[in-house]
Order: sequence, then structure tokens, then C-alpha cells
Amino acid sequence: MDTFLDRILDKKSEEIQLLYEQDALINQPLPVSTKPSLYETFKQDDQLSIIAEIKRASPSKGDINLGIEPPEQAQLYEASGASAISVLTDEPYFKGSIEDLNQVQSKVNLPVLCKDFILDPIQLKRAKQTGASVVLLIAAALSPERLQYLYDEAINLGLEVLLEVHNSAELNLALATGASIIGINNRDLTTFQVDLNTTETLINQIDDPDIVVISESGFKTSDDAKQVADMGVDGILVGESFMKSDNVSEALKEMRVPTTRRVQS
Ligand SMILES: O=C(O)c1ccccc1NCC(=O)[C@H](O)[C@H](O)COP(=O)(O)O
Repeated sequence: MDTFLDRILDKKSEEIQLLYEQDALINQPLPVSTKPSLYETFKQDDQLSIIAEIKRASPSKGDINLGIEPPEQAQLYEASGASAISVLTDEPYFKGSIEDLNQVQSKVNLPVLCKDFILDPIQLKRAKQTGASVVLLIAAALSPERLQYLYDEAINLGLEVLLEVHNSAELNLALATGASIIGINNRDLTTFQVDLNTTETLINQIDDPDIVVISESGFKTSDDAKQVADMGVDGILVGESFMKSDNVSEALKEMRVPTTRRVQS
């Protein structure tokens, strides 16, 4: 039976086809990024770094905040101490757009993550062209060979890669690519259940303390943030709870808890 991820990926293949039909856009020269490095920013932070996300809707929650103005929200995130901004650019399932990314990147001086389901190098070029400095690659969505290929292509384009995993097998693949930024997603992509213990299980399998580890999904309170900070993560990625908050600034500042740095095991 098809999973939700399968359905998202099928739709994405149609979008990729359309991108190839607009290749005039893609063949323009690629800009040099002026954004700070996510890796360096997170490594130098002495508090838990936060990637704050622009997320209008999702498959698990439906509409979250359709009235949002992405540039204003991103500026609020930056002023409140976010270390990076994530923009969901998928249209069919998350109601985002590449234009959201374009508007956000022009307003903030932070690393900007293009959060999408990337299957093809043309999406990397579009992300770079639009001003992203980081792209998401999801191990569950790619064969090991494709993952390595897209990882190398992204690095060659001057992009940083957040390589997302959900289980030990995916983590082993991620480590084999040489990824320096690994995202552990606490949301099971089949059931949509969120469990912060996923981070605990997987971070214990990452020996190299130089790897930046980011725990993704399900953060609602400072206690949640503290729980994963104590496990040794460098940062967290937060979407829904900021998008629904009446006081984003306070919600974000509360999650900037002290970190526990991992050491060589
Ligand atoms: O959020 C979903 O429903 C979802 C479903 C299928 C694939 C990906 C999905 N979300 C992408 C994300 O990784 C989250 O937007 C991100 O980690 C923030 O999560 P949250 O803070 O729980 O909104």
C-alpha cells in the first residue's frame, strides 16, 4: 500500500517534469550566497540553536496558519533569536511556494533552508537560484546512490545539506555520505506520530562530535527543547508551534536552552 510519502513523491515527480520544461529559468547563472553557514553558526552557539519554520499547512495537521506573511514571520524569528529559517516550499501538501523562499531570503541574514522533497538536481539549482543556502535531503525518499549523488551535487553548488533520517538504517546511509549536518525527524512519516525518543535512540549512534545534530518535529515547550538539549543535540527545527503561537518571540526565546556538547565516545 502507498504511504503518504509515496504520494508526496509521485506529485513531486510531476513538478520536476514541469521544472525541466522551464529550463530557461534554471539555466541562469547561480548566485554566490551571502548567508552565514548553518554549520558554523550552530557550532559556535552556546545555547540550543533553533531553525524556525514557515509552515502554512501539513499532511498531518491540515491548515496551520494560512494568513501568515512569510517575510514578516521570518523577520520576527530572526529578531527573536532564531539561528536559521526553514521555508516549506512544497505546494500541494504544505501550501508553501518557491516565492515564499524568495521573499524570506531577501529579508533575513540567517541561513535559509529550502525544505522540500528533493529528488532531482534541478530542484537544487532552483533552490540555489532562489537564495537558499541549505537544502533538505530525506534519506527515506532516496536510494543510497541517489542520496550520495544529490548530496555531492548540492555541495558542488555551494549549498549546505541537512540530511534527514528517521531510523538506524537511514542514519548509517547518512553517515556514509559524509554529511556534516544530520536531522533526526521525530515524526514517523507513515503514522505521523511524534516521539522525541527517536532522537535519543539515534544520537547515541553518532560517534563524531563534529557532526551537527538537529532534532526535528514535535517541539511545543521549553521542556521539550531541554529534553533533547540534554541528549546532546546542537539544534531543533520547529514549525507548527511557532506558526500557531500568539507570542512567537517568547515561545522561541524559551526554547534557547543551554546545550550539552557531545564528546568523542
Ligand atoms: O508535518 C507533517 O505533517 C509532515 C508530513 C510528512 C512529511 C513531512 C512532514 N513535515 C515536515 C517536517 O519535517 C516538519 O515540518 C518540521 O520538522 C517541523 O515540525 P513541527 O514543529 O512538528 O511542525
